[in-house]
Amino acid sequence: MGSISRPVHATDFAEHVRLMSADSDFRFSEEYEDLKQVGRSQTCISADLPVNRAKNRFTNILPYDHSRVKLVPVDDEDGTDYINASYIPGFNSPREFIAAQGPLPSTRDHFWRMVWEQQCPAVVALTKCVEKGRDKCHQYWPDRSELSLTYADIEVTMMNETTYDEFVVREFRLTHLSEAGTPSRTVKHLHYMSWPDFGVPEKASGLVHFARVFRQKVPPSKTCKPTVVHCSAGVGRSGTFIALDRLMQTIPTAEPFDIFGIVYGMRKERVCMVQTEQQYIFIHHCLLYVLEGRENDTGY
Ligand SMILES: CNC(=O)[C@H](Cc1ccc(NS(=O)(=O)O)cc1)NC(=O)[C@H](Cc1ccc(O)cc1)NC(=O)OC(C)(C)C
Repeated sequence: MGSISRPVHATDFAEHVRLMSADSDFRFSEEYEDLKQVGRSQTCISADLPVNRAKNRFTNILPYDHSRVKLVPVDDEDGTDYINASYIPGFNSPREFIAAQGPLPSTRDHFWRMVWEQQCPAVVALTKCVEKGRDKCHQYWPDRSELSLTYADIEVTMMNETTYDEFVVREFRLTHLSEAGTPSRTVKHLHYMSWPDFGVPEKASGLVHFARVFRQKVPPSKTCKPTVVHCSAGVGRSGTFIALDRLMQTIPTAEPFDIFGIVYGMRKERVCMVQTEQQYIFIHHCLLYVLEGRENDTGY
């Protein structure tokens, strides 16, 4: 098993990736295997309560009790504080992100309650709602045509929507209909559409560009309010994106890159973060892409 930190300096990173990839990714496979049991002894008692079972999209992806996001309970009723979502550390704070499953029709209102109660500045969506005929995420936001919908007393209005090659950026205005006098809020929605479930995007450049646009639109928040990142289960693609954001912010610091340690730390908070070995290797390829382009690039 070895240490929980395996740092690699930028000057050694390309050679490190070459060595790990040799013999059909033999050392990548060994390192990824060392992450298998991390966090797995922790409890998921709330997620397993009968009242909460239908709120989980998958039976094997449940939030740990110690890191789950708690909704403000309603009338002290059992289960009303539950959502399948976990706090995840980022470069800037220990709870910089909330990794969440893609809302179900029955949990869409809980999702918006979480965004409002946690004062989230943004939501990053990494899955299409339907992929290969399978439901991956319920559409929890108003289409352009409807412009405004109300979920759990929160009116969500689409203010604008810009479509790029591989992603869409939307801006929603949230107004709490039963908190008179509370100002409306703006929540940015960044929706990446080119990431197949259990896989990786075709090229590193597409996701790196998306990660850069994310940070342009959602700079590290001084108030440390968490950004929601979701896919379908909120572990594979979500974990990969969060790891990449953290690494891209590490580059200007000249600190070493500790991809093993980052994924180790995420898995202490949520199961299966970076769900496949291919995703784990892809994080390395994205970082290589950024480092190779750095000489003619500013920032990260
Ligand atoms: C390999 N697939 C899974 O583990 C998915 C959960 C999941 C995880 C990650 C992702 N990718 S994502 O995080 O990037 O969205 C999608 C779905 N789980 C299911 O489909 C599980 C079955 C399962 C698979 C693997 C396992 O080890 C244990 C149980 N099925 C399941 O939950 O069935 C329902 C939906 C009818 C309740």
